[in-house]
Amino acid sequence: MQFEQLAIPEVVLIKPKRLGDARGYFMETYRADMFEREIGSFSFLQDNRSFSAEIGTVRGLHFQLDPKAQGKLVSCAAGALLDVAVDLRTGSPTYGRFVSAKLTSENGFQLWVPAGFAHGFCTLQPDTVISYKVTSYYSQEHDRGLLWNDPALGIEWPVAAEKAILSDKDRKQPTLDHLESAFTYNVK
Ligand SMILES: Cc1cn([C@H]2C[C@H](O)[C@@H](COP(=O)(O)OP(=O)(O)O[C@H]3O[C@H](C)C(=O)[C@H](O)[C@H]3O)O2)c(=O)[nH]c1=O
Repeated sequence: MQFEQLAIPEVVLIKPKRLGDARGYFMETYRADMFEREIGSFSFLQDNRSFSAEIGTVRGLHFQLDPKAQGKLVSCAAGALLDVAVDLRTGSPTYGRFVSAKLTSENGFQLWVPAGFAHGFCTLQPDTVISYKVTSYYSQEHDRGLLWNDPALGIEWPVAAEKAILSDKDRKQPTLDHLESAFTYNVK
């Protein structure tokens, strides 16, 4: 299992080892010892799965406020998606910047998105299933969002705004300049 820090080093791309044989393949997709060594000690309280039927479905950008902020370990169980994380930690040298990774059921790659980041994705194939573990329970009261295609973020989504499939909620999320300060950056 390889752990690769992205341009925002707290966001980590995890590449499980694929062991192939005549039947197909086997992957260890999570090892607490390796995760703790490479990223830190977290307990995952909830597993989520969502199915998106169409290419160009965008879910996000979402986050939960403290004390229900969530770290997310994201993978693609079917199809393919572009996964995106945006740094929302006030005082961070990368505040407002994003990193992204292509997660597919074929590559088995995972993205670790820490608390303090907004998370979202766009499907790249029909019938895409995203599967993710989170470190805090869902709390509608603490659920917040950021407008997926806020020009200030500069995210080059693989779908045009007029073709994207979004929830009504996500069409109306605030832009970064209208976002209340949600998280603070703790210098290590
Ligand atoms: C997230 C969540 C939602 N729900 C309920 C609330 C709604 O009745 C329904 C759909 O929720 P929502 O439209 O917020 O689902 P997504 O648009 O897929 O939201 C997710 O998308 C992005 C990618 C994320 O990172 C978050 O985990 C999450 O916000 O499921 C629950 O019951 N539990 C939950 O943990």
